[in-house]
Amino acid sequence: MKTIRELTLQGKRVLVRVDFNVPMDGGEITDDIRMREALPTLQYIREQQGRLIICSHRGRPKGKRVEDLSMAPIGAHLERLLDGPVAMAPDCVGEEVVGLVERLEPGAVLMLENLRFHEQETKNEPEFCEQLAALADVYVNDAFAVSHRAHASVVGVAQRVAERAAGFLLSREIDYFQQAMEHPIRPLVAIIGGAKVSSKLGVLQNILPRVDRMIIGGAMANTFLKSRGIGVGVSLVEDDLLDAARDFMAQAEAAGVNLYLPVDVVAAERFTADAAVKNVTCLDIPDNWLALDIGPATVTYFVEALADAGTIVWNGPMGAFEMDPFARGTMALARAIAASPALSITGGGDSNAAIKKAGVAGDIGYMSTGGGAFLEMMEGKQLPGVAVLSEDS
Ligand SMILES: Nc1ncnc2c1ncn2[C@@H]1O[C@H](COP(=O)(O)OP(=O)(O)OP(=O)(O)O)[C@@H](O)[C@H]1O
Ligand SMILES: O=C(O)[C@H](O)COP(=O)(O)O
Repeated sequence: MKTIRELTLQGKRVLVRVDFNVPMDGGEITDDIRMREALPTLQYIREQQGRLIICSHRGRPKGKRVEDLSMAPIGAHLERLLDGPVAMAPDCVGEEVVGLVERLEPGAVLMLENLRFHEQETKNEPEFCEQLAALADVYVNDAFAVSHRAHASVVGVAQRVAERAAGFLLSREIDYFQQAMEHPIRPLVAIIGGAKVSSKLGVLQNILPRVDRMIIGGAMANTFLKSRGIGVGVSLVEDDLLDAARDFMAQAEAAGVNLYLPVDVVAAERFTADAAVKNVTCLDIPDNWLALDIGPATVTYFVEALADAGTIVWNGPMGAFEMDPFARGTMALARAIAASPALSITGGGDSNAAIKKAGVAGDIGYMSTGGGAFLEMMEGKQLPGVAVLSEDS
C-alpha cells in the first residue's frame, strides 16, 4: 500500500476521502477527533501544493438531500482547524463542481457536499464512480472509519484514478492494529464487552488464537455465565447462543487461553438510573433483577489480569456505563488500561466515549477512529477500502 509521501502532488487535483461523520448536537460538533486525526494528511497535501478536494459522508441520508446532514458546518469547523479557507461545493458531482475544481489553486481547499446525498454512493455505482474519479489526478483514502464499506468513494473511485495512496491516518490505524494483533508484545490481553455476543462472536473467534488472556464483560458476559448454569435473573441474555458460548469456552481452554468472566455484578431492580442496586456475586443475582455492571471483586480480578500485559486491546464497555450507577466497572478498566505501560489499543464509539468520560484519553496508546471498521478488522476481515489501495492499476 502506497502512502502519500511516495507521490508527487504539486499542482495535482488530489481527492481525499475522509470520514468527517462526526457526532453533532444542535449544530455543534461534540467530538471532532476524526477531523483532527485527518489534519496531518490535509496539511501535507497543501504544503506539497496539491489542489485539495475533500469528500466525506455524514449520517445516512439514504440518497436524498437532507439539509441537516450538509457538510457545511463541518467545512466551517475545518477552516478553524486548518487556519485557512475551505470553499464549499454545492454538491459532490456535476458541472458546477467540475468548474470549482478547475479553478482550484495549488494549496487551496474545496470540500464536496455529502456523498450520501446520492444513492449511487452506497451502491458503488459505476457512473457515479466515474464522475467522482474525473475530478482527480490522485486519490487518497484517509477514512479508516468507513473503509469497511465498499462504497463509490471508498472503492470504485480508487479503482478509477491513476494514482492512489493511503493517508497518514489510515496508515497509522493499520500499523497500530498490526502491531497489536500480529506482532504483539506479550502477554496480549483482549477485553471484549458490549451488549451482545452475537455482534462479537466473529471477533472472539478471530482473536482467540492470538491472545494470551481474554476478559469478557458487559451484557455479553451474561450469556457466558448462563451457559455455565448460573442464574442471571432478567439480565440481557442471548439464549440462542448458549451453546456457542459453551463451545467458545471449550475452545479457549483447548488453546490455553485464560478466559476471565465476572465473579460479581452490580445488579439492579430495573434498567433505569434510579433503580435500587446492590453488589452481588454472580451466584446471587435475584430472579427479577438484572446485571448492569461488573462488581468490585471483578474489577480487581480483571485489573490483575492486565498487570503484566505487554499489549491490551479493548472494545466494548463492561456495563451500561451511560448511566452513572453502572459506569464504575467501565471507568475502572479505562483507568487501569491508561495506567498500564502496555501498548493499549481501543476502538469503537462506546469504548472511546468511556475513555473520555474517565478523562484518560491522553494515556491510551492508540484510540482508533473506527467503530464498525475497527470491529471488522478485529473479525479478521479485509477492509475493501484498504484492499483496493494494494490492487494493481
Ligand atoms: N450489563 C449490561 N446490560 C445492559 N446493557 C449493557 C450492559 N453492558 C453493556 N451494555 C450496553 O452495551 C452497549 C454497547 O454495546 P454494543 O455491543 O452496542 O456496542 P459496542 O460494540 O460494545 O460499542 P463500540 O464498538 O461502539 O465500543 C452500551 O450501550 C451499554 O449500555
Ligand atoms: O461512523 C461510522 O462508523 C462511519 O462513519 C460509517 O458510517 P456508516 O455505519 O453509516 O457506514
